[in-house]
Amino acid sequence: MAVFTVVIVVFLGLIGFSTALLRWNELRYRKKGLPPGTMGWPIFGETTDFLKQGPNFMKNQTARYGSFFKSHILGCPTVVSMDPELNRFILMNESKGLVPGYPQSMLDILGKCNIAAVHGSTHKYMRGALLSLISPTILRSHILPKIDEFMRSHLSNWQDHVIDIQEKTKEMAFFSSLKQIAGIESSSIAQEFMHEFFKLVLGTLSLPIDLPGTNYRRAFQARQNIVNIVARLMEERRASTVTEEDMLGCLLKEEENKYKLTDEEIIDLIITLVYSGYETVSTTSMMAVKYLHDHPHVLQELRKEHLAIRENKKPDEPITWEDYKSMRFTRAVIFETSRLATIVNGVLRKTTQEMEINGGFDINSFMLFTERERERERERERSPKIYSFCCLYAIWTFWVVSNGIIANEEICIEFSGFVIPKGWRIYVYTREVNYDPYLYPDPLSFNPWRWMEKNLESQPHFLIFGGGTRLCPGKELGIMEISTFLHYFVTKYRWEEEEGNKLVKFPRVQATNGLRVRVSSC
Ligand code: HEM
Repeated sequence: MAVFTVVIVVFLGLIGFSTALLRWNELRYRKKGLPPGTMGWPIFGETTDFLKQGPNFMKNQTARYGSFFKSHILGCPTVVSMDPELNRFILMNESKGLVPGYPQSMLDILGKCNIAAVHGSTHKYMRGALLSLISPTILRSHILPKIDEFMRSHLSNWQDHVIDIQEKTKEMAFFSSLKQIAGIESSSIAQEFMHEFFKLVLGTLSLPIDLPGTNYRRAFQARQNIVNIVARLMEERRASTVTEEDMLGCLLKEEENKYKLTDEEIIDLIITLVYSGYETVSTTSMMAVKYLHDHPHVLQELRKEHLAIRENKKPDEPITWEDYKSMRFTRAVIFETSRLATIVNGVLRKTTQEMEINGGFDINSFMLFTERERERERERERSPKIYSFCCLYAIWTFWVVSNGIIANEEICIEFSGFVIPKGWRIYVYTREVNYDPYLYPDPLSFNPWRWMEKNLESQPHFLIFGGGTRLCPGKELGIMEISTFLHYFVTKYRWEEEEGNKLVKFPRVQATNGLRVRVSSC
């Protein structure tokens, strides 16, 4: 009996303690004007729920609080924005104090001159320097021929082998960038660079624990080794009388180049170029192969487009700019792949000052926002399952309010303008937009034709490549790489998936044991 009493007392004590802790944490962040939402546990916030439940965490919070809510995830108080109009507003207003909010650990590993670490005029300058390396003229005259040559060699002799597409597309994204940057693809320097680069990538995705043996520490060492490799390449180039026609060559042409960068800036720009295009290009290519395998009628249409390009060419003739521009269906396949797989869940911003988030709205955005909320409200009313959830939620709300945990104004989902404190993160979560049936009818089907009918690419809600002043500068380069990869893959080969492939879609899209396919000649 005594043991039983002790267990009950400990149990009740734990409940009381947990409730007090949660309540204290909510009170800590209680401030008039903040969006509704919960902050979870001190320090950890709601990170575990977010990582465990993934997109469902976001859906549940939206059902409760609307598409603009507060939380505490990945170590920071964060406001999650899932509304397309608000998302655009946030991305368009960097100058009002909504700057990139990537974790400090990532910025440290990528370098202090990395494009995501700089703002204002420095960002404009670094972005200008980067854009000058991948302008449409350079893409056409220098980069497309390099990509074409690279893809031919990378995709040779895959027939009659089991190929891990995930591994091959990662190598492809990495070596293709290195060839464009410094003309190296299979030398020992390229291998050494790759070895260090893979460690650097792991570090940017790990917890910032600077202890021996951690991915974070290894990434710092890898960064230092990469800095040494690039510095060595620059020294060799300066000592040589030959000017190479690649990105490094352009950056070192001091007299002709409008953008004069220091060695440190050049090195960080090169790391930015390799890093930004690595996972995005490789994962989109891998997922395109997956969806094409699962949708033979799409593959047939894609193959038709590429065989028509090859029809008037000799077997080893490269694709031209005009060929690339004619790949309309391929472009649609790439967009549909990025949408359905959601390669990028969203982007992070942080506030440099306390700010009111409805201040800059035009009335149309505001009306769209409230109309969407009303529609969601109507949907909640229609769905009995959600209705019963709402009843439970109302009971919970009554309990919470009567205990004073959350102030009344936080629970009402009425939009009245929110105040975001200085230093808070804003997670511009674009994933849900990809599955919005109003924007993409039958959103879970893989239907590239939807991109051909209307010009969806120029719609304001199209944020697959970000938006505003940070719109992806590598968009055309990335599409060109994936298109060239698909060109040679579908015209040379057929493929069947092996058993045992497993894909996870959150927090990153990846094939946990690789995406193994058996390849045969066409
Ligand atoms: C399918 C391929 C790609 C996708 C889906 C993609 C997506 C994105 C997105 C969503 C952003 C916005 C980040 C933000 O707002 O914080 C971005 C920015 C960026 N991307 Fe890409 N990207 C792709 C390929 C590339 C490639 C090949 C490069 C190489 C040049 C590149 C370089 C960059 C850079 C440097 C930024 C930062 C721009 C800035 O801060 O001004 N991306 N990308």
